[in-house]
Amino acid sequence: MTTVLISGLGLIGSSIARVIHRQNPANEMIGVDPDDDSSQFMLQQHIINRIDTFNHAAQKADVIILAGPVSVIISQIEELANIKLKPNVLITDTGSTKASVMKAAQSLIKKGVGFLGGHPMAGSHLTGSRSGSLRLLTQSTYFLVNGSQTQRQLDQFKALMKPAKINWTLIGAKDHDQLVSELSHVPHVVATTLVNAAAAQLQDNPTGLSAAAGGFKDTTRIAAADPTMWTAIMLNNADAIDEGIEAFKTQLTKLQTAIHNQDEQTILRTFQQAQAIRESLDK
Ligand SMILES: NC(=O)C1=CN([C@@H]2O[C@H](COP(=O)(O)OP(=O)(O)OC[C@H]3O[C@@H](n4cnc5c(N)ncnc54)[C@H](O)[C@@H]3O)[C@@H](O)[C@H]2O)C=CC1
Ligand SMILES: O=C(O)C(=O)Cc1ccc(O)cc1
Repeated sequence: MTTVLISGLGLIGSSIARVIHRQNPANEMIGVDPDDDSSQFMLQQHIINRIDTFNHAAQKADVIILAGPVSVIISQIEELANIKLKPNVLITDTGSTKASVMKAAQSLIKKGVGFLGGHPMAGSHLTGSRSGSLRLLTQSTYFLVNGSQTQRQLDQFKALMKPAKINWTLIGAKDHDQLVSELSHVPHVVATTLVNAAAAQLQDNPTGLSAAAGGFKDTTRIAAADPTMWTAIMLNNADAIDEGIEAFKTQLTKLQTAIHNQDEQTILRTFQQAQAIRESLDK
């Protein structure tokens, strides 16, 4: 039996809690979350055994999973560096950025505490424990960044997550942040900007956004995600996102110029290239 502390019982933390509870219902699950609704729901579902304060629960845990916004993960790592923890405790996180988390984790690593960076590449724009599920992370890619974890602690975490049949992928923090900037963070900026730009352009149009078909909704679904979580992501991966936005602007300007110049060949080639790439993702 393992005592697991999950700090942040939102979409991701609650889904991980469901997986670990499924792996062994005898695991002692302690939850920490200022959102009472998310905590109470997990208690009612009998997935979490009890709710506690972060400081108190941290001292009892064998495994600590930090699943709040990245800004909260970083401040909780700093807090953990000043708490008397169990000697073999493993601390891991689910944050969408890794370089700043791993930098903060140096305080734990220097003290010989086992820390493993983590980031599940599954989720949605929804928040809170009611939106989580046992299957949310099933067969997804889950990035791991080596910290100070022992092989035994790594095996322990993978064993706890076994019901999710995860595709574990080891990566360096910088490579991770560049990759997810392109795959997730810049797309979030683009979807958000598209929504705000369309709303501004159509503000005096009586029909406006209400006429939007599937294309607009599919392209912008992620803009409905939690602003607090995404602000923390932007602040913690600013350089890679900045670079990604520049590259996006270059491509956007090329297409804008082709449209402006009635350059049919370039427009067609641009769409053909994207079509082939996008179709290959679903094969
Ligand atoms: N939404 C997604 O699809 C994915 C999110 N992530 C990352 O996982 C983390 C959690 O994201 P979600 O579960 O989606 O967000 P969420 O908003 O559903 O859950 C975050 C939870 O953290 C709680 N929280 C805030 N301050 C706290 C504190 N001081 N102590 C304990 N809990 C606190 C909130 O009340 C909330 O319940 C974030 O770092 C995010 O970047 C990673 C992969 C996918
Ligand atoms: O909503 C979606 O489809 C997502 O892509 C969710 C998501 C959000 C943040 C991450 O770090 C990883 C995945």
